[in-house]
Amino acid sequence: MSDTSLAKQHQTIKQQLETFAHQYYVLDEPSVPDAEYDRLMQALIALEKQDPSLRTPDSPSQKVGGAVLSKFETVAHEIPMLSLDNGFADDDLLAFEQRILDRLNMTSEIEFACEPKLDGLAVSIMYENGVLTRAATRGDGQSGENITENVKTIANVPLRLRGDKLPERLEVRGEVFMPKEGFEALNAAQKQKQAKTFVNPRNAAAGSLRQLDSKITASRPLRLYAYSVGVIEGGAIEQASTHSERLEALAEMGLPLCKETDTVKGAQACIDYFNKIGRMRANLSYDIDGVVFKVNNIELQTRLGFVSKAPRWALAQKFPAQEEMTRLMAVEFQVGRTGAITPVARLEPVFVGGVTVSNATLHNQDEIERLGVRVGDTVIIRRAGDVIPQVVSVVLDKRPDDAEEIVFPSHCPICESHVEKIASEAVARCTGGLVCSAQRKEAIKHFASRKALDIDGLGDKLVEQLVEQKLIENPADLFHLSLPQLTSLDRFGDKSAVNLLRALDAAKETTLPRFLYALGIREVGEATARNLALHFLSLEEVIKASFEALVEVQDVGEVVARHIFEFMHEPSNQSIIQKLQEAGVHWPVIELAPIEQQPFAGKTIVLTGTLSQMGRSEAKAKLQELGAKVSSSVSAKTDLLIAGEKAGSKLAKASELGIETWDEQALVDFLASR
Ligand SMILES: NC(=O)c1ccc[n+]([C@@H]2O[C@H](COP(=O)([O-])OP(=O)(O)OC[C@H]3O[C@@H](n4cnc5c(N)ncnc54)[C@H](O)[C@@H]3O)[C@@H](O)[C@H]2O)c1
Ligand SMILES: [Zn+2]
Repeated sequence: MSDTSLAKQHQTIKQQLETFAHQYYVLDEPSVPDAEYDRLMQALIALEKQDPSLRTPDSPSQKVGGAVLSKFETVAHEIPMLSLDNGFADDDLLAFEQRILDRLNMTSEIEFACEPKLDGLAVSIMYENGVLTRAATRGDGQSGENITENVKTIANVPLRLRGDKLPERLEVRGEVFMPKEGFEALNAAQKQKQAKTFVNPRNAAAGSLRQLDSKITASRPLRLYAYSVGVIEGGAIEQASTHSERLEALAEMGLPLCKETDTVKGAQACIDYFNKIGRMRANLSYDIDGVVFKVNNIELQTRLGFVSKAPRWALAQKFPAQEEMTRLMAVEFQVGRTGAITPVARLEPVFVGGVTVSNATLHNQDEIERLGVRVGDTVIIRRAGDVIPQVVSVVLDKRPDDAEEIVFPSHCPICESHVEKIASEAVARCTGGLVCSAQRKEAIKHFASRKALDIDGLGDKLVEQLVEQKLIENPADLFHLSLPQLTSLDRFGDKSAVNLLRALDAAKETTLPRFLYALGIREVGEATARNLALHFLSLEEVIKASFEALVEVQDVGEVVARHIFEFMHEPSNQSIIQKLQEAGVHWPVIELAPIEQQPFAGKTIVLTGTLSQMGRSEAKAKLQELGAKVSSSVSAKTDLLIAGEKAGSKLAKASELGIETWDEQALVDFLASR
């Protein structure tokens, strides 16, 4: 390659690295994964090896990444805060040890301190006579930002050191990071508030620490692990001859250290340690992106010294990336067992987190909007441990002109029933509960269950078998099963078949509440089904009911009303309901006693405590049949409280308000007297 084309390439990569570094260190908002940044950096270093004249002092390979924001006061570091050389393969570690041995003219094994490489940001904390006086970010290595007030808010940072022989001045260096659990909680809270979420724990930590308002920092779950020292003047720590002794001295003074550190001899033991931490990685409470190996002996460290931006005595060995870039080729919509429609990203296969990933969930429409993602986009995929791969962000710079908006389907991709999306719920659902093959098995199991049509002998396993053998597609088909069809099933004898047909016949005679419950309308449980039946008295009226009329029904809120309305207005469901009636499913007409025979007409009754002679829902139903409105909380509008065993605050409130109260026996006697 000619010199000019090398220089051109170098220039291009350099500019890219500078842009990415600015986004990462200054804005705390990286646009590409670390792996991409690391690859570019390695490419830059390779070019500089070919032509050393390209290795100018302003090359990214020679500078500590980062900058000092002018919104903070600047702090000059007395001892520069450097970066670390990176290694990616076992050979890099072996070469690292060899370089050290050569330079020191030694042959014996070197002792290394081994430390997980925490994925947060470096801080310098100055203690003067044991008191925390100043804290700063690494910045460009020469000077950083004064973040004293923010660091003081971190829960495990001591404001005063412990012990008696304290140094006059001690600069502690360490990593501020956000534990995984805190990160998940913070992002969940941010989502709830519709505020910006963070791409990963490192960004969350950086964004939280570099706040002008330290109250915000205080509210974030940050932690510190100390991992080295800068300035040391006086104190017992001054006598330490190894890095690990220094860390022990820090711990004695009350500084928090990472528990998983170790010291080992020789590069092979380092490789073993690296593999061990790699296996632990997913289960650690904090994010790491590698292991840092440091020559343990301080005198040897001093003899080895530094290159432009990193010490010769340390190496950061990186783990395979957990974040990678790839292209979103298409979005497919999957229908779950309950009708939930989930968008799934089809990706150009990419190796991330130790496996090849070609699908990732996009969760729901809100998530698609939050990401602003389109088909054709380059996206960042994160796969940490066994957690399912996530799309964490879009690389907008790489969006092609023909990127297509993702359109959520208005109809179910499986059964073509219309899709329901309630504003208060994130999930969109297929409304074809009775016809959708994705929901078929669950719908029929529910239909046959004890509190629904109670079809004796039709258990979950049998439903699955019948559906898989294509003998039934929906609940109505159950009533057309024949003896030969049933006996053709595996391990299903004549006797069982006859019994099942008998049970099906018996189940045709049901009640309206059971039938409504059996339809499996979302969030319509037994109680709601009963309320619907008592309110409308006939199935036709429920089907015809407007949304407003549904909200009138006791205990039916807007969400449930919406579910019922959407279900009843889906033609495919109506057709199954009709088929069920044609097959002979029927119920007695509900006759409410005339109003003058409804002793509780217009009365509001509250049930509380444990009832021993009847279930709560049974009692409620009986009261409703007698005209009562059954409410769940006691107020001035309550006419009667029925208190079972262990009635608590509601009973107290009722007596305070002077509300008439019955015990369970009084209710039982009253019902018996009618
Ligand atoms: N995605 C992007 O656009 C982008 C841009 C710039 C940099 N980066 C990433 O940043 C990293 C390189 O930058 P860097 O110089 O900040 O870090 P580095 O990888 O050179 O390592 C030095 C840093 O490691 C940290 N560290 C964690 N545990 C440590 C320990 N036990 N001992 C000593 N140091 C420890 C400290 O913060 C220290 O400053 C790379 O991972 C790179 O991919 C990404
Ligand atoms: Zn469907």
